[in-house]
Amino acid sequence: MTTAPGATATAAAPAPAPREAHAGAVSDDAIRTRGLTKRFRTGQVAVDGIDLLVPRGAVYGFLGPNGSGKTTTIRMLLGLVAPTAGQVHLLGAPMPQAAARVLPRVGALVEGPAFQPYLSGRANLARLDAVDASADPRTTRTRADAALERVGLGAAADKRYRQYSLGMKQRLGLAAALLRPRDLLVLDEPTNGLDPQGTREVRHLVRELADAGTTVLVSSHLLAEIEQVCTHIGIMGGGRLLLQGTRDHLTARRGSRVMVRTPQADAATALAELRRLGLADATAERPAADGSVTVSAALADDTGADGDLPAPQDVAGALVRAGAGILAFDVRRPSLEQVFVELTGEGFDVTR
Ligand SMILES: Nc1ncnc2c1ncn2[C@@H]1O[C@H](COP(=O)(O)OP(=O)(O)OP(=O)(O)O)[C@@H](O)[C@H]1O
Repeated sequence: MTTAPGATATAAAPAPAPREAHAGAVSDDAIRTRGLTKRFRTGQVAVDGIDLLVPRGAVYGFLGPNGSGKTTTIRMLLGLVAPTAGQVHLLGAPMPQAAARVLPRVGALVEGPAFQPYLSGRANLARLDAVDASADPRTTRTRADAALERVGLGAAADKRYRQYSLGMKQRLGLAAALLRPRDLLVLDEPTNGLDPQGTREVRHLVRELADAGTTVLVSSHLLAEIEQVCTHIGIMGGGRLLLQGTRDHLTARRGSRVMVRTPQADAATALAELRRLGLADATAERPAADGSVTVSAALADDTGADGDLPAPQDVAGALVRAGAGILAFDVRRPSLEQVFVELTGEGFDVTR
């Protein structure tokens, strides 16, 4: 695991470029692809016409089972693999044409050539720093030490890379991506090989970087691991982008149900009111031991479209106005895993 050479600052890179100022929607997005496709020589279509949209400031969870095309997509974003078809814009500029200008502003952690095994973590970072034409060699040590501290490798700075555990190697890759301030970070499976503590630390780091204004795309095949830290989610399956949007939207509507507990005497009123509101599948459960009845209804159809269905707070208001007593009110949201399974009919496993 290491940073992609092309994705970190290189000798070819000029001084940091000003923010791109192109007209149109493209300039507002950190990453935008159109019809991005990769067909390998084996004939396999690893990535199949995807339109990725990562707004600036987002933490975009790029999720999908093993083999779904995440790494291939990321390699195309960074210009490490040539697409068979489609376009990539990074920070508003077309790739690979603008690579020399844009890539110094992009930090990346992707699978790639290894660090030097006989050099220490610090020396490896210094080596990477040295090829960055815009980095002042007098402050290399400070930058390397700050990056090592940031990923919790301060105490292991002088250990040789070959003596690092998998998790430590992963952390060093992250440190390399953080050697200088970035507008965009692309992290491919950053929690690979990390223990639960390390995974928490990566989440914390991602949140910190995002708070400081960096856009982050982070891939994982483990939904639960990064779900909590993301503002946006894209789910890959079989080379296709199955779903994309803000996390809240994806789980707020698709498959969410409003659950209302009413006194038994009010159950019929509540049920009628939910149906009047357009919640056609409203049903009432049997009365509980305490005499209350739970009435529930889906807040979206099974495609996730909410059409003109009311928001939860409007449902509560309408029930009160209709005279139905409310003992408890809840909106059950599905987990992302449930959304994924519902969408694909399969688990989060290797399918090809
Ligand atoms: N160089 C290559 N030549 C041929 N096929 C490849 C090549 N690289 C990847 N593939 C295939 O493309 C598909 C997508 O692989 P990719 O590594 O992009 O998936 P991924 O979602 O990143 O998986 P993981 O979570 O396991 O890293 C897989 O079926 C893989 O076998």
